[in-house]
Amino acid sequence: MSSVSVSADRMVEVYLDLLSQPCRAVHILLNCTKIPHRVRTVALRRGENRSPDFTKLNPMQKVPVMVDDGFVLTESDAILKYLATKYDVPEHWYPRQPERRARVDEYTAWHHSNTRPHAAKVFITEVLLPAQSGSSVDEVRLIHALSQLDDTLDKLESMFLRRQPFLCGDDVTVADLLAVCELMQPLGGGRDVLQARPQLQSWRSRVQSAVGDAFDRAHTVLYALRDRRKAKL
Ligand SMILES: N[C@@H](CCC(=O)N[C@@H](CS)C(=O)NCC(=O)O)C(=O)O
Repeated sequence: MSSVSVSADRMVEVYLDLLSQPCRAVHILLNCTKIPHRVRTVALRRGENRSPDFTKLNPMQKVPVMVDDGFVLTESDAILKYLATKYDVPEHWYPRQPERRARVDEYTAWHHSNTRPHAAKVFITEVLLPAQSGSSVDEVRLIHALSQLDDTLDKLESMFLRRQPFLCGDDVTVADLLAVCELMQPLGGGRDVLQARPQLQSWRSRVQSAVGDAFDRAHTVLYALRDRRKAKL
């Protein structure tokens, strides 16, 4: 595990691999809200998440993990909401008003069995499994994954973005971060899953503008993967 320091005495520590979608969501929130933090990189491709030290921190052996003054927290959803509640960040990230907050919770509950697995499956099928096994892409599995993702994209458009610019209302929230990072993941294999989706593309641009350069900073590793793969073709 390596560390990247950001000056401050007491700061939040986050254990991340930026090739991981939920890690990027946490990274973006920390950077665009300027919460003092230190990133400790856990390279999943080198199995650092299975090291004894990391396993002590998170027996699930998954990233992200956050440590704040001895308080250890796993699960990106919980981490994002904790950070937005504990630190002095603009209220729109995780509104206090009960109905507005419930809208964020509504999306994030849905996210973990829809956007997350369906976008991840496209990346796993097209990039991860072929890289690990050395075999070519399983086209049948890919077509199935793309069709499941299509259904999720339809619902994002027709339900969450039906009458509003962001998933949970008029301003960006932690829900948009979780969603956008998942939907960016297949780009690692050169696939923009929003290519034929102008409504979702506009939403992605709004999220990108709302978070500024924190977006590209979090996605640098993914862009590099895409470019390396393109260069090999
Ligand atoms: N529900 C968790 C998912 C965490 C997760 O699956 N992390 C993956 C990377 S995206 C991981 O650490 N995988 C390592 C492994 O399973 O060996 C969250 O949102 O934080």
